[in-house]
Amino acid sequence: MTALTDTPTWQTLASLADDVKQQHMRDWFASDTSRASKYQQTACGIELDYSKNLITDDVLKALFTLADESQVTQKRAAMFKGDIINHTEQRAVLHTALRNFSGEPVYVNGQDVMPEVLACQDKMKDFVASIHSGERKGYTGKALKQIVSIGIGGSFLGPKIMSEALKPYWFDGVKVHFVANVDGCHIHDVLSNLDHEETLVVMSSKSFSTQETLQNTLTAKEWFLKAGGTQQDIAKHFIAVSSNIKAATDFGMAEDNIFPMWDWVGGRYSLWSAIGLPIALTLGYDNYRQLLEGAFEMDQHFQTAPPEQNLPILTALLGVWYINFFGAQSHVLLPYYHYLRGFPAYVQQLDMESNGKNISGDTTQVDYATGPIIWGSEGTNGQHSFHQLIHQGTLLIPADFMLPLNVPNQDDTHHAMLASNCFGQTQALMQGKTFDECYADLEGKGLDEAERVKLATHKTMPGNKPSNTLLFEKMDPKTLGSLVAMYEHKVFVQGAIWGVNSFDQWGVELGKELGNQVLDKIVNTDAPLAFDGSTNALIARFRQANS
Ligand SMILES: O=P(O)(O)OC[C@H]1O[C@H](O)[C@H](O)[C@@H](O)[C@@H]1O
Repeated sequence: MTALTDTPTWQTLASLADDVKQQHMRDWFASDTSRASKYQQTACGIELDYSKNLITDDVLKALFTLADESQVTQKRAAMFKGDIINHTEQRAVLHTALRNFSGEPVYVNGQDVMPEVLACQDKMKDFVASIHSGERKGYTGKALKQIVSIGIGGSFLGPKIMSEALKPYWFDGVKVHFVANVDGCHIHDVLSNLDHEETLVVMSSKSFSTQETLQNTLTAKEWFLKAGGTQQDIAKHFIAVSSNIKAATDFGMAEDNIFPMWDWVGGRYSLWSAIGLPIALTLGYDNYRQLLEGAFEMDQHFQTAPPEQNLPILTALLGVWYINFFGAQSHVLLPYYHYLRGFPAYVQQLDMESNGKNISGDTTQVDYATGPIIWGSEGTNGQHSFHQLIHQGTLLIPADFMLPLNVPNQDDTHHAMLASNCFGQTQALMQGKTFDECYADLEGKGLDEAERVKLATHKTMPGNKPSNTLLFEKMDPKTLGSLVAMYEHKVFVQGAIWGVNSFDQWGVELGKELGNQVLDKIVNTDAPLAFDGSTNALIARFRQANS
């Protein structure tokens, strides 16, 4: 098989990139008044303007060919039908089954998983209703109004960030607190303000073996017992979400208090499973279901829309274009909506844990770049800090700007300013400011010629910096579900093109393993140290400080 970088399509793209680098988007907009309408697509409540990208029709055509030759369509079908595409862990990849409202079965190894999925959703619905109505009570008869959600990675980011993003939809009457870090400051801060009699702990761990989550749950249990609860009362105050039922019952969870999940749901795709229970507790089950429905709608769009109209495919190909042909190493996400401020951190795990890989197929070391660094934060804040580097630094950083057209508690002045900043930034990135414009601005400012040239040189903005703009009518649960699924599928398409396994995470696993080995040496202070010199010295220093 021809290596990806040796294919004629890859070569064509490389030569198109050389051409495009000599051109400026400013001129394209000036010469083609239809550019904005030509390069925009709407689906599932998401309006994507991708006209401010370094693309031409020829570039898009070659990118679609690349997707075609990489068998994106076939790989997509394999995922949706439950094939074992996570080939290093021998697992299907079926987060899409968790939001499958088609009524169709989904088979894993010949067994339809949908009955179990639907049963779990019913259990979640009943559970949320029993908490919200106050029917389910703590051991002293108080309603459970404080929920402590303990989990890390995908068992934390999805629940926390999606709950935060949907603040206008929160159920009034319960408060959900999220704890992830094993740093004791986090759990102690949260628990210190709570009344144990009205606290419910939701422990979320797919594997039920993650050190941080186990320890935080033990700490919460100790706190509960110390505050007056007994071992018997635990069942009323502690529940778990896990695919490892045995480990959860061994830990002391009552079997009835365990919500199942399955090994075919990856951690970073798990918010659609019972790992999303804290979201449902925050919003009410009906709103949580809307989130799932939005994702389902995007699943259908992804499977049926032609590539030219397909949001995940388009955004994925634009990413590949910059990563592989322009040397872009990062991608910035800029939600212009305060409640969506955690979204970059969510996509960071989704993308970097999925496509942070260097092996293609079975054993081939890739000779091209794969997943980018994902970063970003809410607008307009970033404009007053890191945007400078995007405007005038030497790195090319493609950006996704996001803006809801309507926001809750709408104050027109604030919202108009927010929108104008968002649009103004995309404009500045695209058009830049030429030396001549800067030079002209400095006329009559009392500068001598050398000073004027110097200042105009420093003020010159190259422009030609690519961005997508995503608009939403409003950021409701359904649109958010579609947005998350859009990024999931974008990451999938990129992984398919690069040939990597987007669904394992061996680097993270190694970190967990080594962390436990080091912990053993920290706890057993007399144990001989046989790691590398640096690690030994660090452990010794820690032992000394804590002796
Ligand atoms: O849910 P758990 O089994 O506790 O795993 C929590 C997290 O662990 C690791 O960091 C994985 O890389 C994540 O994908 C996962 O979400």
